[in-house]
Amino acid sequence: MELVQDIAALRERIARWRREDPDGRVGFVPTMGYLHEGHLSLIRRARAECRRVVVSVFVNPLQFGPQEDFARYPRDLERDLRLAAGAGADLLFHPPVEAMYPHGDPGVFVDVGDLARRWEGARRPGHFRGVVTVVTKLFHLVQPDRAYFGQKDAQQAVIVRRMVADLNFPLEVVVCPTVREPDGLAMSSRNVYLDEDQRRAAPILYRALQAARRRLEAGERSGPALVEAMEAVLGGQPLIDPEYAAVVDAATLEPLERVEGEVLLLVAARLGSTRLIDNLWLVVEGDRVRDRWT
Ligand SMILES: Nc1ncnc2c1ncn2[C@@H]1O[C@H](COP(=O)(O)OP(=O)(O)OP(=O)(O)O)[C@@H](O)[C@H]1O
Ligand SMILES: CC(C)(CO)[C@@H](O)C(=O)[O-]
Ligand code: BAL
Repeated sequence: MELVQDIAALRERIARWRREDPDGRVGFVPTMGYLHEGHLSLIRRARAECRRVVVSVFVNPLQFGPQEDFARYPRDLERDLRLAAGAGADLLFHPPVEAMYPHGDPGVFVDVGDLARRWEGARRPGHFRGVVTVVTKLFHLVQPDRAYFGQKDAQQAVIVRRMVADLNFPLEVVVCPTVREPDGLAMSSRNVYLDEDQRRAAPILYRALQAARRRLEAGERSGPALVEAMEAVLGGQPLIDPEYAAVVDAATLEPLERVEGEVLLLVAARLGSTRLIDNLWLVVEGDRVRDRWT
């Protein structure tokens, strides 16, 4: 696996791949690094489906608010190189901030409409504008045939898929299921911020989602009743400060009164100064309930 930090060198390498094998698929896994099994599952999936696999590691300042954790976000390039290579990546792109934003903040952004109004977008103003702007830049640089995103950041996946459709990017977005710790906690680079007690409490997010899923499987179709079920679980743990629990349409992200079709169960909570999110992305058809991504 090759480390590339320079934009011109990245373009050159990808152009060469395209010349050598015009029909070979290029797969792309964008990340902020500090890789874990969740990221590696995306890289392995890309490896299985594509001729070439590019992973980017870039902690994008544009998607962090002024009070957020950009400065302390965990970074370990040596480890990332080892793990990405082990999972089958061909190239790791790790540009310096100045290469991506030579003029400081970009003068032109990609903007997100109503899909950014609620949930993560409401708590992190400007976050999704930063995400789609950097993802657009990365898509232009890598020109992948397939890009791999994790279900864990479900609102992000919905927004990127919509951006690709609305702005006619010639690529396919593949959503990969959330990889969890044995106790159910969704893997996240931010889990390293948790102290011992918080780490023990953290799986409650997943337990709240499971409680709602059980109600769904038992026939409950009221959105508010499922939200109540999640809130009841989240509210029972003093170390957890719940931010939202929601049952939404997976295309519009609007809350649902009645649950049917493709739906997202979303939770977000603070543990001390750490924010964690989790979700279930389900298809509800009659009395059947199944996971959307496998
Ligand atoms: N547990 C997971 N399972 C599957 N995919 C994941 C998981 N965690 C992250 N991803 C995906 O990996 C990609 C890169 O995410 P990112 O680098 O932000 O990692 P992260 O662990 O989610 O970090 P953060 O703590 O900032 O949320 C995204 O598409 C994200 O959805
Ligand atoms: C997609 C992404 C790499 C853009 O910076 C980031 O939001 C992430 O890691 O999910
Ligand atoms: N995992 C999504 C990127 C972020 O939280 O900033």
